[in-house]
Amino acid sequence: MTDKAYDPERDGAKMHFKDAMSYGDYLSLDGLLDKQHPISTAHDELLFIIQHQTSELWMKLAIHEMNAARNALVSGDMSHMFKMLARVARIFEQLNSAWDVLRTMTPADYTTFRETLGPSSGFQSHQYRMIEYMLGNRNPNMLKPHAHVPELHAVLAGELARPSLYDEVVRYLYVTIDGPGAGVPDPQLDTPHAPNPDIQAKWKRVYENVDTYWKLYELGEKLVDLEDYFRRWRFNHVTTVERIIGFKRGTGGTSGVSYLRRMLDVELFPELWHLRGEL
Ligand code: HEM
Ligand SMILES: N[C@@H](CC(=O)c1ccccc1NC=O)C(=O)O
Repeated sequence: MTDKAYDPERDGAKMHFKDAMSYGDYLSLDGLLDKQHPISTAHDELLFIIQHQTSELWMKLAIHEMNAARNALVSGDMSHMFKMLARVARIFEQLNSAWDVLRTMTPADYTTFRETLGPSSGFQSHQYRMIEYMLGNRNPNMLKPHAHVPELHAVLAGELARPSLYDEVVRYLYVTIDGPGAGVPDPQLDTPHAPNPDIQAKWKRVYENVDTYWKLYELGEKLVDLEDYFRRWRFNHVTTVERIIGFKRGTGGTSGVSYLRRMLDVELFPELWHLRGEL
């Protein structure tokens, strides 16, 4: 070792961790960095795995934030709720930027290992389904791919048994406008949220009287923002998929791009979008 090399230890940096918690210990990096197992020898398979694993980590955080946001809303803590919803939108923005890395993979690169994926597909992502369920896009048929893992199935089914984040927002909307005796619409527990003209009329009132209903107005715009980012994720996905596999059938068995295009039509908070044409 040369004397010239700067040694941060002299400035107090801790360099020995035999008996203390290090960065890697705290973050469980041993376990994390040991979990990438390409099946083929294809160069791009590691990119594919890391892209999905990092997406799943961000989804884990999104679910954590959305759960806390829903709890904050139920207990009337709007400031914290707004903060968490804003973070969820940012997480989606993060997921959106990540497509730029995956897009560097060409069809030729992907076909070198696509067969090794077997019937596995993002279609079976339980965290993605949880996000959809929490936001109110609830198709119980999407539970089926999880029947072979009873604990996961139970968590998703449990979500379908409670009001979605949007159901709670609608409850808050009605109670804020009409008071505690408000005739709140029933939560749409295990069916995708269908547009409800009555809910739209309530939101319209908010958007036409923003000073009176500022908090609700802010909430409505936060949700539109969130759905905007979510739609961008779907669009980036389908465009990347078309770029890489064209119109081939998906490994998950769906029609592929046609299925994903159909999903572009899903509206999470339809009333908030529809009312805009009425203002
Ligand atoms: C080479 C890149 C990718 C290709 C070719 C691809 C292809 C597809 C296809 C064809 C489907 C339809 C289901 C099927 O039949 O398989 C699908 C669904 C899905 N993929 Fe990907 N995908 C890619 C990357 C990703 C990434 C990076 C994620 C991030 C986690 C992802 C998450 C999903 C999810 C969540 C679904 C279900 C969507 C829904 O049901 O609305 N995919 N993908
Ligand atoms: N459905 C894709 C395969 C795929 O993308 C995939 C396979 C395993 C794990 C995650 C995947 N990502 C998204 O669907 C395909 O048809 O090529």
